Amino acid sequence: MMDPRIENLNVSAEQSIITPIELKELYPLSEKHIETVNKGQTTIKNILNGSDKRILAIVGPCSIHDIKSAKEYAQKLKVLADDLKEDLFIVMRIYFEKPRTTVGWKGLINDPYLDNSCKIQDGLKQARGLLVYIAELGLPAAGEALDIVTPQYIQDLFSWTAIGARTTESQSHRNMSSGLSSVVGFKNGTDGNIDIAINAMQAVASPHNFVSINPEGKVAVIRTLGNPNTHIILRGGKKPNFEAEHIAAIEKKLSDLQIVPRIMVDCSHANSSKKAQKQEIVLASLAGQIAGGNKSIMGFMVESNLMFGKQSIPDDQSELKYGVSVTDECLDFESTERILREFCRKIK
Ligand SMILES: O=C[C@H](O)[C@H](O)COP(=O)(O)O
Ligand SMILES: C=C(OP(=O)(O)O)C(=O)O
Repeated sequence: MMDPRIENLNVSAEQSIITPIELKELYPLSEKHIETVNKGQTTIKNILNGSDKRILAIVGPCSIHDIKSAKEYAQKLKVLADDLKEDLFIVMRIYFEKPRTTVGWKGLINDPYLDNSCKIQDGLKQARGLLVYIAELGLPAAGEALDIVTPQYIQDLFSWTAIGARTTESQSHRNMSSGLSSVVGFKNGTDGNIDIAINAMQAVASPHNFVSINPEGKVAVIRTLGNPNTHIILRGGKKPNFEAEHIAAIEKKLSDLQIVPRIMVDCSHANSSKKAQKQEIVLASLAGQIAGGNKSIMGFMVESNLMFGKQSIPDDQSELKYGVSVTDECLDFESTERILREFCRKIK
């Protein structure tokens, strides 16, 4: 007999979860938290428009997989951020959602226990709890908005947002970005395509109307005003794209479109062939370009953790090494501090 079902053939379960407003009630914001985000968002807008001459530094783990080590990292980074604040505005990279080339662990929100149990509600709670802790330290946070619903739960705690190389061309991500309050950086495509990021910046500056959820968790039409605070992030493609010749080519492309060139360089990913130590070479090149008079480079990103390297997620969680990335290779904290200090010395 023919199966009479015509929908949900590939759905195994559906589970209601906490609403955005309920999660926010569990982790309410104090004046201090609001001040951290407000200052973070405003300073980054000022760096983008050139009224704050410092360089924006997005620094932190490739992904957050362990709240304890993320807190320890944040404490260390806050000390460094205060020390280098004359030259750098340091924002901690807090990536809870990982885009995968095929399959793999999709980040703390999706699978907080790293065992494929995918307890997403717990992941949202852990994520918001960590963001509140970091805001309490007075350290601004930077994240990738990958899922287009989860921003309702946590986006109020981010001072800067990235759209990743795999989603820069996606209309849903552009719609969402047009309503975000923070500056949004668009990565070039994984193949090195720059145009998709420039198209994204132009699309996001306009108002959009789309279906999402509201704070009560109800399906809603969201109408945005458009977000004029965007920039490109060069992350390399088939080849790196951080050298002066690449920067000059992007500057020309943006200027021809009457867009003031403001460029962030991701020292990791295809700019360092995913070899963490190569980030130092990229950062040194950026420092040289800035010291040589470049005015368009407004920021950089470095992937860094407590310890160097990366590890696969073991079946037995007791074998997880503390402070080591479970996604891309990261620099250890001491090397990170050294290359950031060197960068500041060179650009003075
Ligand atoms: O930043 C992390 C990774 O580069 C990205 O999530 C893709 O990872 P994958 O190619 O290992 O899936
Ligand atoms: C996935 C990331 O980068 P990209 O989108 O450039 O691959 C990332 O920064 O974690």
